[in-house]
Amino acid sequence: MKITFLGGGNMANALIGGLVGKGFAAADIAAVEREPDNRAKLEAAYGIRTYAGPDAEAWNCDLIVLAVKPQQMKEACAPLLPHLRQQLVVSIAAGLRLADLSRWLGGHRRLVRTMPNTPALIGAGVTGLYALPEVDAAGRAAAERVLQAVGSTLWIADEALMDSVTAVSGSGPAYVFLFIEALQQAALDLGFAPEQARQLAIETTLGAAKLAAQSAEPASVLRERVTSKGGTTAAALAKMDECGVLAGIVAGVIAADARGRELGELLGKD
Ligand SMILES: NC(=O)C1=CN([C@@H]2O[C@H](COP(=O)(O)OP(=O)(O)OC[C@H]3O[C@@H](n4cnc5c(N)ncnc54)[C@H](O)[C@@H]3O)[C@@H](O)[C@H]2O)C=CC1
Ligand SMILES: O=C(O)[C@@H]1CCC=N1
Repeated sequence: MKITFLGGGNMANALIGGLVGKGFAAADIAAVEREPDNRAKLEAAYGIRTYAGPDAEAWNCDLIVLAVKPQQMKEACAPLLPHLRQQLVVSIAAGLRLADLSRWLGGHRRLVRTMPNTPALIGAGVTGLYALPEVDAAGRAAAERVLQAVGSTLWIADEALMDSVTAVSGSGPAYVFLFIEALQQAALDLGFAPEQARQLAIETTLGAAKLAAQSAEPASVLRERVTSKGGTTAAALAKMDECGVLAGIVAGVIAADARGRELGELLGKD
């Protein structure tokens, strides 16, 4: 399967890195990227072909991944139109609805909307996928194969829920990084050296996530097991509750979901 990326920024790097790491042939991957520095990085890091603009040869592929910012998509798609045949088009753009993308692509309907996340770079991503009814089983399998190369996947039956996938897992790594930053900051404040603070914060996050993944019990039970009555964890959780940490996280995710819908509506006016 030959894959061409439109846009070679952060997320394309994560996906291409994951694909090459999984053994996809670099010769079968290309990227159309307008920034010379980004092209040089992609070539050096993964040995893939790059193009400065929409070269006809670039679109001689089976699957196109649209990886520009949602606000750049309409303009970036225009030069692609004359080269669209039966390629499967997979968008990773937040907010952008397939009805609008299809309109911008001259009515093309072999479209899959996906939402991966940056741990894809190390093969630990999670991606929600939604396909138009016109995408057959082989098309769905092809999209799934690409995203499964960089982590786990799940099909979403209702496109409206793709904004919620974006809010939970697309943006999710940022919430976890923020948590790591906070834990590390607290460790520094308590007198640890930076390397020790980093080790304590990261290994704790990693260990707890692995335990939650491997355990049959819900996270709430695992949390209770750490929390001795009258102990240190109880003191921490009471203070965090007083600061509105849990409510803040839930409200933040809901704000991300609302922003995705808003973005979709704004893009739909174009
Ligand atoms: N960063 C993240 O964690 C995630 C991002 N996404 C989605 O991925 C998409 C890309 O996001 P990022 O990689 O973060 O953005 P980015 O800005 O790092 O990458 C976009 C790239 O596209 C290039 N580009 C823009 N217009 C172009 C054109 N007309 N022709 C060729 N190249 C062009 C830019 O030079 C840039 O390198 C967005 O739609 C975003 O919603 C999805 C999941 C997670
Ligand atoms: O912040 C954003 O809009 C993109 C989508 C999910 C992660 N980054």
